[in-house]
Amino acid sequence: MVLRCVGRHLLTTAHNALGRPSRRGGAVYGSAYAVQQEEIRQKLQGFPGGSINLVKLESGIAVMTISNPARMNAFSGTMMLELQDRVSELEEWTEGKGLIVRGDAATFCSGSDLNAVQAISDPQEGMKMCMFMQNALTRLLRLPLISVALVEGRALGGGAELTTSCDFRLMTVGSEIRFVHKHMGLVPGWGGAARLVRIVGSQNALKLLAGAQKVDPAYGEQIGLSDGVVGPREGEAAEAALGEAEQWLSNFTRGPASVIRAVKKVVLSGRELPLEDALRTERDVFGTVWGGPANLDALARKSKHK
Ligand SMILES: CC[C@@H](C(=O)O)C(=O)SCCNC(=O)CCNC(=O)[C@H](O)C(C)(C)COP(=O)(O)OP(=O)(O)OC[C@H]1O[C@@H](n2cnc3c(N)ncnc32)[C@H](O)[C@@H]1OP(=O)(O)O
Repeated sequence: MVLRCVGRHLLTTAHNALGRPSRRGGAVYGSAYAVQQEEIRQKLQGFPGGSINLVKLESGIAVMTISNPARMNAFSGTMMLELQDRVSELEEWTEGKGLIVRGDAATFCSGSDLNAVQAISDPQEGMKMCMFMQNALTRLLRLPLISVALVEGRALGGGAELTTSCDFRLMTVGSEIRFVHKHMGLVPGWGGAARLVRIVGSQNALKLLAGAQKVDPAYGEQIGLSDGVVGPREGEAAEAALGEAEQWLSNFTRGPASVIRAVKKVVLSGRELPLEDALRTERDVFGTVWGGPANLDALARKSKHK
C-alpha cells in the first residue's frame, strides 16, 4: 500500500521497524517487523478476492498469474498474502531458472483493490501494508531466477510497481505502464519508486511519477523500462504473447540451473551491494560452480576438440 502523508512519529516507527535491511536475498524488514507482519496478515485476510496462480514448467521457467479479472487484476488483501506464499514456494524451487509474471484476461494489474484502500484509511495500517508488499516484492526480485514481467493491457499504480520487481519487462502492442499514484494524492508504497530510479534513472523516474506519464512500448524501450515488444500480432490469440515471452526468456535460461541461478546471484550482488561485498559474494558463488558438474562437463567436451 502507500505511505500517506506521515508525521515524524510514523517515519520514526517505520525506521525502528526497519532494523538492519538484509543485504542478502530475502525480506527487507528485520525481525522487529515480525509482530506487525502477523497483524497485517490478519487484516489482509479480511479483503478476499482473486488469486495468484503459479505453474512451474519442465523448462525451469515458472509462470505467475495475477488473477482478479472482474477488477482488472487489482490486488485484494488475500492476493497479497498469496503473493508472499508463491514467492516462498519459488524460493524453495531449486531447479528453477526463470519466472514470467503476467496478468489474467489480457491485462496486467491495476494496483491495490480500491475497496481495500478505502477501508484502510489509518496511516499506520497503510504503512504496515506498505512494508508487507515491499517485503514480498523485494523477495520476488531477489529470487535466484531470471524474471520478466509480461505487460499486456494496463499496469497501473501498484501494478506498475509490480513490473519493477522483475529483472526485465516485455510489453505487448497497445499496452501501458503508468504510475498513477499522483492522481490519487499518493506516492508509490510497494518499493516501486526505489526500484524505478535504479531502472530508468532519477530524471526519468521523476517524470514518470510527477507526470503520471503513460509508458507505451516505444517510450518504455526509449527510457529502458521495457526490454522488448511481444505478440499477439494481427489475428493471433492473446496467448501468443506468453509463448513469445517464454521464447525470449529461454535465451537466458538455457543451460544448467546451477549456472543460471549463480549468474542471477552475482548480478544481484553487483546491483545491491557495495563493491567489496559484491566481490566477496562473487568469489563465494564462483566457488559453488568452479569444478562443479557443469564446469567439468564443459572441460571434458573442450578436451575432445583437440
Ligand atoms: C501502492 C499503490 C496502490 C495503493 O495506493 O495502495 C495502488 O495501486 S492504488 C490503485 C491504483 N490503480 C488505479 O487507480 C486504477 C483504477 N482503475 C482504473 O483506472 C480503471 O478501472 C482502468 C484500470 C483504467 C480500467 O478502466 P475501464 O477499462 O474503463 O474498466 P473499469 O474502470 O470499468 O474497470 C472494470 C472493473 O474493474 C474495477 N477496477 C479496476 N481497477 C480497480 C482497482 N484498482 N480496484 C478495484 N476495482 C478496480 C472497476 O471498478 C470495474 O468494476 P465494476 O465497476 O464493478 O465493473
